[in-house]
Amino acid sequence: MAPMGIRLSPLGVAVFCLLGLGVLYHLYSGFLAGRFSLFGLSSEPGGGAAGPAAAADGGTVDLREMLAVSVLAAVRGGDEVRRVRESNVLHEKSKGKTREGAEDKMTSGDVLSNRKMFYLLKTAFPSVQINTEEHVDAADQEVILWDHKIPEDILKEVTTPKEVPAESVTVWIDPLDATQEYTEDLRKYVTTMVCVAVNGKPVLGVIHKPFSEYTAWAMVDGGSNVKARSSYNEKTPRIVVSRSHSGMVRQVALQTFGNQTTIIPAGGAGYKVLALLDVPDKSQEKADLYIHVTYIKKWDICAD
Ligand SMILES: Nc1ncnc2c1ncn2[C@@H]1O[C@H](COP(=O)(O)O)[C@@H](OP(=O)(O)O)[C@H]1O
Ligand SMILES: [Mg+2]
Ligand SMILES: [Mg+2]
Ligand SMILES: [Mg+2]
Repeated sequence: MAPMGIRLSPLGVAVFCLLGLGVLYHLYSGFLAGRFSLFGLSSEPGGGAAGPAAAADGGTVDLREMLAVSVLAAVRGGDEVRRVRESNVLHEKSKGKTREGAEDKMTSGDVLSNRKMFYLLKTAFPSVQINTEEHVDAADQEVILWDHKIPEDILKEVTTPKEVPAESVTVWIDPLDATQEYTEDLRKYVTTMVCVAVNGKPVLGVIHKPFSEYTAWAMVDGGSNVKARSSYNEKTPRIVVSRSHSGMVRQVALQTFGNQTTIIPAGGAGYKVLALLDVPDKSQEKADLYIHVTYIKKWDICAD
């Protein structure tokens, strides 16, 4: 059941961890499936009020170019996230409550990163549908041109263009993951994320850490700049869990893997997935498993 030993891409491993643990949780808790959702149980509309801008004109997009723009968007969004945090003027607001009653926070960091990320992707790929966690203000448009440069590390791994029909592509943006921790100035947990799905299946993922300026990217069956670790502790795994949306996760983890298990509370879905991989960033803790048992949204896990 554990992800260890599976020869998948690092993203595959991470997604497998989430799915596998979701199934385990379901078996052990006996809760209704609706109690938690991993993929797509949300009826959430595509957040961004720029709304569904489905490709009507047909045509194709090159996924290698999309990856380059996604990395750039995550980095540029991250610059906004860092700038706002360093200004100490966050304009923190609540968007309401989660199903479990936690504050669903939003800050200027989320909004300004969203604007950058959304318009960079939208300008480069006008016919592709983009779903983002935060509202896009159509009155506050920004045309950000992409210079059409594909970074060397991507060209090295992904050696040929990968054309797909534009209408099969959906982009998911999380302009600031771990907003709760961002407001508490726990910077290491914060990431920006982009995921690109083709026919509903995630194929590109980017997770960027603005405060350590580290970026992980991967293309399913294409290549990646990050790898799974060489081994994982299956017997007494170190399990990374949410610190602010934990629900019953501690009980589930201990019940499933025993009392010897180490639980690492951490913020952010992006951060917790990176904890499973071989990431050079010093501020990154390491874990063998990531379990999340409460509700979660596609932009939180799609890139993972
Ligand atoms: N029960 C829940 N309901 C809604 N969103 C949730 C959630 N649990 C986690 N999330 C979202 O998933 C991300 C990771 O959560 P956590 O740090 O608790 O593991 C956060 O994303 P954002 O910060 O992008 O909103 C958080 O809001
Ligand atoms: Mg998130
Ligand atoms: Mg977010
Ligand atoms: Mg949020």
